[in-house]
Amino acid sequence: MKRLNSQLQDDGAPMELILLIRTLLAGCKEIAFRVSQGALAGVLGSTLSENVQGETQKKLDVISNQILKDILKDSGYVKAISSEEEDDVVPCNPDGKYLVSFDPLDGSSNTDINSLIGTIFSISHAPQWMKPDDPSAFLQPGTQSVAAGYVLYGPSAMLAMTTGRGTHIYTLDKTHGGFLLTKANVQVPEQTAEFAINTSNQRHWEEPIQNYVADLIAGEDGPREKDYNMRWVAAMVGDIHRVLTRGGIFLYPFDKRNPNKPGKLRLLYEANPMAFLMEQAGGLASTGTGRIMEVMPTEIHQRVPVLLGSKEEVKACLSYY
Ligand SMILES: O=P(O)(O)OC[C@H]1O[C@](O)(COP(=O)(O)O)[C@@H](O)[C@@H]1O
Ligand SMILES: [Mg+2]
Ligand SMILES: [Mg+2]
Repeated sequence: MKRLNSQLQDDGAPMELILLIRTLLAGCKEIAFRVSQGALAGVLGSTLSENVQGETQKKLDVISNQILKDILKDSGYVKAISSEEEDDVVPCNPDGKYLVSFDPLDGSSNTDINSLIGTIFSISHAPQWMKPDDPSAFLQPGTQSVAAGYVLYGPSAMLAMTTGRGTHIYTLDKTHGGFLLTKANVQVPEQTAEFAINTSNQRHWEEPIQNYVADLIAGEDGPREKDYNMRWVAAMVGDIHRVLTRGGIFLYPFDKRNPNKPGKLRLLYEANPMAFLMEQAGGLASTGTGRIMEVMPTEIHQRVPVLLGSKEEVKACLSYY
């Protein structure tokens, strides 16, 4: 089976980017180990602190963030980091060539029930003019990313990644510690009969999503004239992995509750990397009013509505706007 290194080389990734990705993934392997030790290592449960978004941090949020921060800072390849679990940008090597944004542990509420969780990341070039503690270089659209992906800590630890030449899926071979290519050039089926949305938020959705989901639920008797099934992992990383694997549509739409939080998911380290993976696999990724990857961020923890997955289904959803 092909190793990650040779796939990255075949995709034309520069050596320094390959070394950075390998460093980041060394951190993810460490997280995979800690996750798998679970209660034995005392890593389950919550801390007493909150992150900048007002969410109580799980022990694994803090541990995963620290592992990635330490390994990336030490590597020398990175000028600065932005993380879900860090209020501000974390300065690294002033001569580092790359910026890394990450959600160290996505789906934190799943940690204590031994369900799917993962790490999501995005990498872009660091401008030379940028000071390492300057957040402005992170405020660029997702189209500027040079690589993005996630590691899913599930029954197998799996990596989905793109450097802009297709989306590939790898499986961590724990016998020798390497990620091996198990699905090259993933293609998301264009049609689907599966959707993912947290329906407990229904009363807060905007009208197009109300109408769209009502029509999906109406099934064969409604205007879509087919029955749909629903899935919700409560970890974006798990839901997106399913969509990449067998198609579907994933929605975390605009939410009327708080105008400052138009949706739950964060642009830099959740929406953009997943949009990049999805587009490279032939799917679509939209906010409802435009392409996610073209949104110009105004702050590092900015939230956006997310509608992504199978091309024809996303188009159908957008026709309700
Ligand atoms: O089920 P809910 O509470 O609506 O939210 C689930 C969503 O929240 C998230 O867990 C947010 O990510 P974090 O766990 O990194 O904060 C997404 O992964 C997931 O899609
Ligand atoms: Mg998350
Ligand atoms: Mg998280």
